[in-house]
Amino acid sequence: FRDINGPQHPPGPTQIPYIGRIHDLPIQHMWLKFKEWADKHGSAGFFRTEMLGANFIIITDEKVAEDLLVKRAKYNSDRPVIRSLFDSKSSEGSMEYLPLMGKNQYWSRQRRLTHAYITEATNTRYNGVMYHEAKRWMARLIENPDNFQASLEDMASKVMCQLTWDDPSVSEYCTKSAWGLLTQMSPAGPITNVLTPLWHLPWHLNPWKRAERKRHDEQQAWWMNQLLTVRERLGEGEMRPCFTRQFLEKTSLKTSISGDYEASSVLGMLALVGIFTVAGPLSYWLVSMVHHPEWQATVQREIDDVCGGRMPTLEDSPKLPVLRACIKETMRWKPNVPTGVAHETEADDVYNGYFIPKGTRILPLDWAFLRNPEKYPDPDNFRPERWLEPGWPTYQAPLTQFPTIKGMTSFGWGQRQCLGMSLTQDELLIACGTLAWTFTLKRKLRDASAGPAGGFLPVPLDKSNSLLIIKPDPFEMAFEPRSDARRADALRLWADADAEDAAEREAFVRAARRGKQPVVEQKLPSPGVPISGEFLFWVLSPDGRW
Ligand code: HEM
Repeated sequence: FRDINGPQHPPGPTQIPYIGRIHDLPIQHMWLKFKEWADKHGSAGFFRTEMLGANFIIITDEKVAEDLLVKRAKYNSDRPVIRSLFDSKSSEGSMEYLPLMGKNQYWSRQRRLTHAYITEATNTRYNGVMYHEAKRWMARLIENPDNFQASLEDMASKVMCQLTWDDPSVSEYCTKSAWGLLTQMSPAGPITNVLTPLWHLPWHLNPWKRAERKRHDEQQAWWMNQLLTVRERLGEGEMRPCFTRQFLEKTSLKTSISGDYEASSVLGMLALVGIFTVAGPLSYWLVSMVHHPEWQATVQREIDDVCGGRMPTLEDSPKLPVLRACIKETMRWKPNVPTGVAHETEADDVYNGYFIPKGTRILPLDWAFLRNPEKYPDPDNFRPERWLEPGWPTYQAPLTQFPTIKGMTSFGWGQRQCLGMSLTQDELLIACGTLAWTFTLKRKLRDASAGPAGGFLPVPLDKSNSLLIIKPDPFEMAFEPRSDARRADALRLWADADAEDAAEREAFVRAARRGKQPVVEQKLPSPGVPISGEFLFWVLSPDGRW
């Protein structure tokens, strides 16, 4: 007891040998308990706890995060093992999940590739994919408003599936696949992520490992199939621009990506990672607007003034500070990765006189950063004016540029900072702007025949799941088109976009068949041909898979 609670350790709740504090850390809404401990023990901007032998530093002050995760990024940018995934850190060469990888060669080359692709897609305005999907979403909301949670996620998924494989038709499967991985990697997922020794039970007594084997293999096979499909279509000249085409045509020979297995994984992961991350703030946008009709009206007025009746676009962004402020305030008020994503230290360290051993997990607690009353006065309330009016600590001019969500603490720190900030910013601006252009978001009548006298269904503020990336629990609300004309406009815009897209795809294929598109030479060896030691490892992996 004396040793593990001694003064050389950072402050924190009293630790019980080996168990640490696992007994009173709830799996559900864990960030609230961390915040409670922070208020008690975190005056230094961080505190320490233990769980089944694993050491944790929970950071609650941005300055400490800057010191530990940015200034000392050189040895604080590894990731902890996620017990319920096979080789989550890729230390044995699995090369599968970039955001979870340790700080190794696979991480560094995949991060470089992902960064280059997202930047290029941002510069080419995503080839209009986001506008296309926003229009589809509006039409779906008009036709089936009650299915809004599914269609919202599907919109985010379709954007990523188009960007990655030019194929929006696989979006539902992709979302399912993303959900499987998200659940598997979250502390609130399988019990083996918390009671880690259970993971080591023999195979026939271990339902968790068997289930994960199945999930993993299906996902990998699907990613591989996506890559092979693109290659086949590319060979026939029928493939429009997308990340996978870009890889097969331009990158494959120049990069150190080892071959099909790694390529299919880095591209598949890229598609997955952009679904729930974007869908989270978008769901909370609905909650914010329903609860703050005065801000919704201000956003709508701003869009009407700037766009004069048409849908907002990214070019309008400098003139839409209220829209940007409401998006940013939504992400502050309801952060969708409230615990932050853990880094792991690679060396012993001493910080402010406290010893931090190698292998410590550092959790930048976003919930605490975003509820710091000095930086964010009245932190528990939705106050977009904090970004718009001089006098608030977070106000920044010029309003043509600020507020911007880029650089928010929610996107993490240092060498592991999120690669999707621009994409998120653009997608949220288009989706939230288009929503405000099309609908007024409202509470739903409890009983349509009784009218307002019958009351309204609640839109809860604090009900969510507790996965690493959270989303609100299912609720009901109403999407009221702003006028009949606007409703008709939105449906027509989608019908036109859909017809144009179909015609474009057909013309592309016809041109290819007539030989107008160059048949692109295949630059990667065909699947199954070992191209490196790592690839060989996977062909012959002990599980006899890929
Ligand atoms: C609101 C939306 C998003 C939030 C809040 C978010 C948050 C995060 C966080 C907290 C991390 C870990 C940072 C760290 O370890 O310090 C991360 C990493 C990452 N994010 Fe995002 N993200 C979002 C959207 C996206 C999107 C849309 C993409 C791509 C399409 C993306 C791609 C990535 C990747 C590839 C990493 C791994 C970086 C690495 O480990 O080196 N993110 N994100």
